[in-house]
Amino acid sequence: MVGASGIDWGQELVTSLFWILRAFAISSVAFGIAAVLLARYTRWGRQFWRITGPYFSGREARITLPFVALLLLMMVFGVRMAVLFSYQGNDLYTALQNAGSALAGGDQAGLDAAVEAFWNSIIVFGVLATIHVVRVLVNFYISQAFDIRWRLWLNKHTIDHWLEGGAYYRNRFVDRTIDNPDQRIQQDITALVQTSRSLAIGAIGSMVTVVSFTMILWELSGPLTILGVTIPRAMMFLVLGYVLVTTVVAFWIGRPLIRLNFLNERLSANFRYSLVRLRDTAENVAFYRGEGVERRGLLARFAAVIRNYWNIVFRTLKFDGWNLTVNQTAVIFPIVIQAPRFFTGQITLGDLTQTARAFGEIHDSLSFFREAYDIFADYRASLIRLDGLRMANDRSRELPRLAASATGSVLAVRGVSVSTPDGRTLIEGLDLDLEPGDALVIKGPSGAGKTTLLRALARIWPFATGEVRRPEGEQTLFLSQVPYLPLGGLRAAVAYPADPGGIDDDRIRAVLRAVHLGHLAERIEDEADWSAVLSPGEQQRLGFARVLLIRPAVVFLDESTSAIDEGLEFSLYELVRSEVPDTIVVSVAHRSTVDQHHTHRLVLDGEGGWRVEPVVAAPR
Ligand SMILES: Nc1ncnc2c1ncn2[C@@H]1O[C@H](COP(=O)(O)OP(=O)(O)OP(=O)(O)O)[C@@H](O)[C@H]1O
Repeated sequence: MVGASGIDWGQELVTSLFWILRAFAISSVAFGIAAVLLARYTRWGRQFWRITGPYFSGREARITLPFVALLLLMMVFGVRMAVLFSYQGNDLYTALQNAGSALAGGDQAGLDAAVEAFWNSIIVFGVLATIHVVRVLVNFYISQAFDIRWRLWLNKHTIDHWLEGGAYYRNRFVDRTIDNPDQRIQQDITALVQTSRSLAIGAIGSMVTVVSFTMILWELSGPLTILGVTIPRAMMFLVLGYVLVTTVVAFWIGRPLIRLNFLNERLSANFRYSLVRLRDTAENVAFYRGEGVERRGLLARFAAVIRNYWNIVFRTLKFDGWNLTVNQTAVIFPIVIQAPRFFTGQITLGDLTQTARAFGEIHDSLSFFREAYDIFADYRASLIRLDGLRMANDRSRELPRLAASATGSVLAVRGVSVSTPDGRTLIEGLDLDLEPGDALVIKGPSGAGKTTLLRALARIWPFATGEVRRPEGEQTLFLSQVPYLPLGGLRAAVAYPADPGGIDDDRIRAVLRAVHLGHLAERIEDEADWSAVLSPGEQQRLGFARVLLIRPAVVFLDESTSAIDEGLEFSLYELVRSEVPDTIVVSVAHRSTVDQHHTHRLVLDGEGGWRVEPVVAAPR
């Protein structure tokens, strides 16, 4: 079954298969080379590689690369389908034109042949359309599966990188403070994955389309004489010249969008964060009746978003205005150029429509780069943010921290000096030795560096030197003034940071009762935002429950009884000292009633000086 376009539809399955394989092989090689060059020689390529390189080169590559190959294969398949549709269209319109001519000339045999050719082209269309629908759906599925797998990997990788070595906390000490890591992790990863795939496959697909349809256009184009100069195959050169010039102009117009999109994300995230912060501190604000201040702050942040957004609108008007004009002109351009050859009978109606289609395909494909520029602008902003987070993580891990070694059950501090970020010395050359059962209370005026000393011993404070020896992992527990309560069930909140799975429910209930939280004992299954539900005093009692449950070798208690009355404070400390008598207790407390539960007192003067003295038990 040979159509008017000269294509043999009976043979086409085999021909197309070979075409697809050849085009796939060539585009895979071209894709690989382009990827390596971009990753090496462009700034954004290097950023991309730092963020997600191991996904394409490490162990993951065994699955990732075949996946990429499959996406490329589907893309080549799609281009071939477009080529076949263009030939089918040519057959259809040529059959209609022939039917018209046969009717006008009274040629019955010609009419019969044209009608048969018409119905043949309709059958071909039916087959092509069915394959097309299946291909589009399968392609969608594969693309989404690819994205989901990549997102899973990148999300895990980025979260690990952020948490490792306390980077999520120590980021704040790196010069350029990283704003909104939540946005970077949640939003930018999704954007990076989806846009990388669509841009990469889109770009290579455009190139394959351009090459395929250039061959068709080459066959269909004729010479054109402009101002006495005859250009052979004019259509070809016209489309290339047209797209090149319009693309350069579009890049020039669209360039500021990169920075504007980056700003848009940052300003929106700042606005969102201020809303979240108001929600989290709602009670405090409500007590102060601070709605006026909050309202002004929120509206000012939103105004900044809108100011920047207007800039995006104006820039997009120019960018889209240019693109739309270029696209509209491109619709009529090939028909105007080819019409004289049709009128003189050099080409058929089918050739004319196929030319317009080929021109359109080439134009659209080359325009991909022009039109994707604002998407690319967004994409670059995501790359910059994710890479910025990674760099800040790495730099915060390089910040100094106290030297440390693990011990079984003692706490030894050697020559520890602590200062503030601006270099003010708080503690100079501290030496301490605490054995199981010892208890030390740290005293000193406000701002003397008591909490900062605990930060240094926890090895999260970068402005400290010296060495600490203490038990590892959960064997050393730090409790801040208001203990952190994770979202979720009460059981996990009591056991934090231990895994609640391994702890018997009865034990959890027993420790809750022991710290006077009996009313919560039956609610350990309940899920809630416990830090908003429990009073500060209840939260502090929950902290003590944690000590009884985890039974650490060393526990640091920073103002852990500041929200409870002295009677309860006495009973909680007594409980700790009797239930876990071997645990070394280090407390920070202003209240002198705490001292009696300790064996030693460390007094800081806030200017480097310190002294350790025994606590003399007062007669009870
Ligand atoms: N992140 C930080 N950036 C800059 N300075 C800080 C930071 N954290 C603490 N400081 C400063 O370090 C000094 C010691 O603070 P720290 O919180 O350790 O005092 P403290 O003795 O625990 O005080 P208080 O008894 O009031 O709780 C203070 O002057 C404080 O302003």
